[in-house]
Amino acid sequence: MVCEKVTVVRGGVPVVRDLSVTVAAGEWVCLVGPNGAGKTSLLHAVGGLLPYSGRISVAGADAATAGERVLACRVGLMPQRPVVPESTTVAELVALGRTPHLPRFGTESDEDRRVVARCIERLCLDHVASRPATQLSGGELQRVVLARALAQQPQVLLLDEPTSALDIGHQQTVLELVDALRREEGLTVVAAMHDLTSAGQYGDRLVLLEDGRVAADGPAADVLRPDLLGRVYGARVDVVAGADGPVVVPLRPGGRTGHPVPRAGQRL
Ligand SMILES: Nc1ncnc2c1ncn2[C@@H]1O[C@H](COP(=O)(O)OP(=O)(O)OP(=O)(O)O)[C@@H](O)[C@H]1O
Repeated sequence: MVCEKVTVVRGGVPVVRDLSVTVAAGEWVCLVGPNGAGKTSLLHAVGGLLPYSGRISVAGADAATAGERVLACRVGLMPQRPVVPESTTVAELVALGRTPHLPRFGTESDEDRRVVARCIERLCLDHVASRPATQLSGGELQRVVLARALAQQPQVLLLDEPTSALDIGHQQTVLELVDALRREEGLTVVAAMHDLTSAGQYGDRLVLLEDGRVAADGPAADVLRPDLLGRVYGARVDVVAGADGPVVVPLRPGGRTGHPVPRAGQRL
C-alpha cells in the first residue's frame, strides 16, 4: 500500500495532511496517535470510503478509480463503529463479507459457505452464529465484524481499533489470529491501535500520527519513547523493556500525591 501526499478534508478542515506512508506486502503497520489525529480518516480513504487528494495505491489498485467491487475484493475494513442491520444474524452478517466475490445476480457457492463457516469458527463465534447481531455484547460484535472482513479474503486488512472492546484474552486471540493469517496467507495489515504496547508487539512498524501528519515512522523501539509520547499525547509515561518489545506504562502526572509510595512487595 502506498499513500503519497494524501490529504483528507472533513467538514472543510484537512484532517490528514500531505501524508506519505508505504506498507510492504505482508507487513503489519500500526497507526497510533491521539484522538482526532486522523487514523480513521486515513483508513477510510484507503478503503475507498472517503475522498482524498494525492495518490493511494492499495493491493495494486488505485483507491480513487478502482471501483467499489474491485476494491472490496482486495481490501477489507473492520470499522470502529459498525452499522448492524436490525434482525440480521451473526452468520448472515459474516456472509456479507462474500458479497464482492459473488457473481452479479448469483448466489453463494459451497466455497463461499465454507469460508464463512471457517471465519465464524476461527473467531469462536459458533455459539452465537444464529443470534441477531444487535443482541451481542460490544466485544462479541467486534469479533463478528472482524470475521466479516476476513470473509472478504482481502489482500490488505484495515483494522480500526480492532480490540478496543475485547477482554485481554480475546485481545490476544484476535491479534494472534490476524498475525497467523499474515504468516500463512501473506495478508498485509494496517491497524489503528490505542494500546501502544500491543501495537509494538504486533506491528513491524509504528506510524505515529499527530494532527494529520506523520510525527514518527519506525520500529517500536524508535517510536515508543517517553519523550516523544509525552509530547504528542500530552501524557506522562515510562517505557520499559518487555519480552516481546517495549512496554508503555502510564504514570500519574503528579505522582500519587498525599499517599505513601509503596515499597516493592508491600500490600496497600
Ligand atoms: N464526519 C465528520 N465531519 C467532520 N469532521 C470529522 C468527521 N469525522 C471526523 N471528523 C474530524 O476529523 C478529525 C480526525 O478524526 P479521525 O476519526 O480520523 O481521528 P482518529 O485519529 O481516528 O481519532 P480516534 O482515536 O478518536 O478514533 C477529528 O478532528 C474529527 O473531529
